[in-house]
Amino acid sequence: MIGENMEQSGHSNHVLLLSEWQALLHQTPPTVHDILTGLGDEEIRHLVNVFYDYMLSHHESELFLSTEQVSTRLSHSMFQWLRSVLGSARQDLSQLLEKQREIGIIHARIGLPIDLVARGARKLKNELYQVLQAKETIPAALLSEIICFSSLAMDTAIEAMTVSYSPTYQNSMQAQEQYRLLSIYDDVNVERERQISALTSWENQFIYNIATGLPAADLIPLAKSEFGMWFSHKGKHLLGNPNMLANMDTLIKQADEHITQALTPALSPVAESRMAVLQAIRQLTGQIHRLLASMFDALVELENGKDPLTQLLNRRFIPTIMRREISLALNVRKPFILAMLDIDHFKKINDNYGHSAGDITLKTVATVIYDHFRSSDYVFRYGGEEFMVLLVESDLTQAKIILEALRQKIAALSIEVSPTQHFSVTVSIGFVDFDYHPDYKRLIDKADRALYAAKDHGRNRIEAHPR
Ligand SMILES: Nc1nc2c(ncn2[C@@H]2O[C@H](COP(=O)(O)OP(=O)(O)OP(=O)(O)O)[C@@H](O)[C@H]2O)c(=O)[nH]1
Repeated sequence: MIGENMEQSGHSNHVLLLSEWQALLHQTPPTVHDILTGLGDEEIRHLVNVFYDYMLSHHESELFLSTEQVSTRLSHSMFQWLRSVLGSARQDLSQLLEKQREIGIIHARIGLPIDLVARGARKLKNELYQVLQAKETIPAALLSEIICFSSLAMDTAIEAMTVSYSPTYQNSMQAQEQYRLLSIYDDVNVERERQISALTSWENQFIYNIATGLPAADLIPLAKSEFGMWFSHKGKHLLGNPNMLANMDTLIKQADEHITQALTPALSPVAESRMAVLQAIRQLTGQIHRLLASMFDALVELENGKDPLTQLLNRRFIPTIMRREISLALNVRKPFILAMLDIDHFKKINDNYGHSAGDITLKTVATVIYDHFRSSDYVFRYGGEEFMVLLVESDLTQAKIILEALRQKIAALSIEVSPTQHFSVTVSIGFVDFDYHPDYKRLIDKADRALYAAKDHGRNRIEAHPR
């Protein structure tokens, strides 16, 4: 549903930007387009160079633009971007806007802060104006038309990037936040038991006080109890469902209102009213217990970072972890290795031995993979029978030895799916070393291509992506 809404709003944004860009083209005299499309390669290259020199002089943007990348791919992309936006009168506008959307998605994926995009655009515009002003043959009125058009065209392109950036960025930030919280609460079940027991002990104390006629003033409101304090400071951030959170707030408030009543001197000595309060609180705490259980269940099911079958990391966390490792690798200039593993002919296992035998195979292979790597490496379940491993601070020579050893270890396994049935499996592995490009998706695609080469070359083998 959310996805659908996002798609709809993406579509209406596209329509709006398309019509406004078309209107801008029509209202601009053709000479403006002639001059802008006629800018020489040298002039565009000059703009690209000024832009990158400026961006590289800031530490925060330097991380995204390592020098090797700039000199090769990214400068080329920026060159194309300027040509296409300034020359938009000669372009397919719908395709051009689609391209901006893709750029926005890449920016979000690599975690490029949006203010850096705006800063870069400002620098580019400023330099472009100077290049144009230096052309003495352009009359002042025409110059102002050119500046106006190029500025609005760039703004429209950047707006189109930002539209796609926002939802993508929000999604990845949400996963990042969940991951951070999960690493604080590495054992959600322990936290669950602790809070159930905190709530129960508050309830017991309350019943004891009421039943033994102790002064009502000794009662601690639920909101101020250990459970209440935990809920308002930590639980609310950990247990993210807004409806459930609001329900919990209401129940705690209702419980405390009953306690305030019990504290009223006119009511507290009367045994009947004390019993009424006791019943009301018991009923409310019953509801709080049930709600707390559902909140923790939802957390375990939906927000657990682990894949339920294999206990490996869920692929949802790939963007967060890849971004972090890329930033570390760029800082320390040490590459990492990305490997994709796929069980060969896995479908046959399901077909010959049944789906639960397939599940046992997946679990067994996942455990072997997990145990094979260092605790600093990351092992994800990438898809059905596909796994992804990130070996931190490793190079191709080391990876080759480690991955070959893993291949052999898996091929030597005897997988027992019943006392009478056992068989062996093999895996194909593709791997690649980090190429200092900030977009992790490119790296995953390369590792995937290497995996398919390993499959093509006969399976049960490892294959590095060619440099
Ligand atoms: N038992 C089980 N099977 C799964 C699971 N996830 C995916 N699969 C199955 O994995 C099979 C994957 O088959 P394919 O993609 O054709 O690949 P393959 O048979 O391994 O062949 P190659 O990869 O080409 O060597 C499909 O039949 C899926 O139904 C799962 O969690 N449990």
